[in-house]
Amino acid sequence: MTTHAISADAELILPAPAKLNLMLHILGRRDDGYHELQTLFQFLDHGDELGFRSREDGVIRLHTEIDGVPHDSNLIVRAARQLQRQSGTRLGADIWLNKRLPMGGGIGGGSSDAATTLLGLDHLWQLAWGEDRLAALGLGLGADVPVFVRGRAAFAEGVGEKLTPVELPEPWFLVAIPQVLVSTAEVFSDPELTRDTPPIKVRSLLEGGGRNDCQPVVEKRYSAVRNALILLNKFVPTRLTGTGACVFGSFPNRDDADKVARQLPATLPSFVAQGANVSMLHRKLQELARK
Ligand SMILES: C[C@](O)(CO)[C@H](O)COP(=O)(O)OP(=O)(O)OC[C@H]1O[C@@H](n2ccc(N)nc2=O)[C@H](O)[C@@H]1O
Ligand SMILES: Nc1ncnc2c1ncn2[C@@H]1O[C@H](COP(=O)(O)OP(=O)(O)OP(=O)(O)O)[C@@H](O)[C@H]1O
Repeated sequence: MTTHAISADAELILPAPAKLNLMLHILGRRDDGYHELQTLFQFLDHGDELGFRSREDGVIRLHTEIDGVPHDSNLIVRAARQLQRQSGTRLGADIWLNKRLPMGGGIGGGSSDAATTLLGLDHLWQLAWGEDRLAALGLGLGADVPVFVRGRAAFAEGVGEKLTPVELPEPWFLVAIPQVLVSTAEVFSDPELTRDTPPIKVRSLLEGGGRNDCQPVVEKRYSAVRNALILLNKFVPTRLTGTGACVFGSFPNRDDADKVARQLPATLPSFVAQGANVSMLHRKLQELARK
């Protein structure tokens, strides 16, 4: 993966935080192949960073390459072009990316980059579209984009777009990154996937409980994920986020999480970050609004 610093030409620098799915139940499959879910999203104070500069000539240009993702397929470019087209603005943008989040990790890197692009350009192009329209546009880019646009920890239903904000404890998380790319589409098309978990009420979830219905399928298909779960479970109850590959456990403080991180082998990279009910993107935007 190529990582570039953000150019000093950027007018606006914003974070694109990771998320965790603290649980994920699959209730059924819709006619279009997408799955009805119940999931609990919380943000992490760790993520990518994007820099933006407005252009008068209407060109959208992402200056950072991501290995394996062509410029025009990057969710950042797709988000920027859709907002440009739908808003009718004549402005374009130069965009820089500091990529820290693993791709295909189940911590939402691509979706978060897209949401930060929508909110960043809405601000820079002075569109005043607001979160409702940006979230609706974002849903067309990926099921996880709306929660990043809203920036509030949430219980999500539907395909992830029906969001009920929730207040959760904000522990420290150790997130381990098995070195394998998990295909979300493959996991959702596995015949062995549990697709009939009964719906539960958000209240019973907040009292604890829940699981990740994708975990058995991912553990079976990807030995690197299976091994990471076995290893981490020796220290802390560990679960898969989204469709993986990342797995996580929670701790009351940073020191305890760091101690376990230091005991992991070099073949299993990890990071430690605090959970957040308001995403760092939204905290930064609130700060800008106060200036
Ligand atoms: C599993 C989660 O990470 C939970 O947060 C997300 O729902 C996945 O979100 P995402 O990566 O943005 O997924 P998308 O790019 O929208 O979909 C990737 C593929 O996953 C499958 N998919 C995704 C979401 C969903 N609710 N049902 C599905 O069946 C579809 O086959 C789809 O083609
Ligand atoms: N800006 C981007 N950052 C990361 N991936 C991108 C980006 N743009 C397009 N992609 C593509 O999207 C795929 C999924 O990336 P992403 O990092 O969002 O996965 P993920 O963490 O599994 O997401 P989720 O938790 O939403 O399932 C990548 O493998 C890549 O091909």
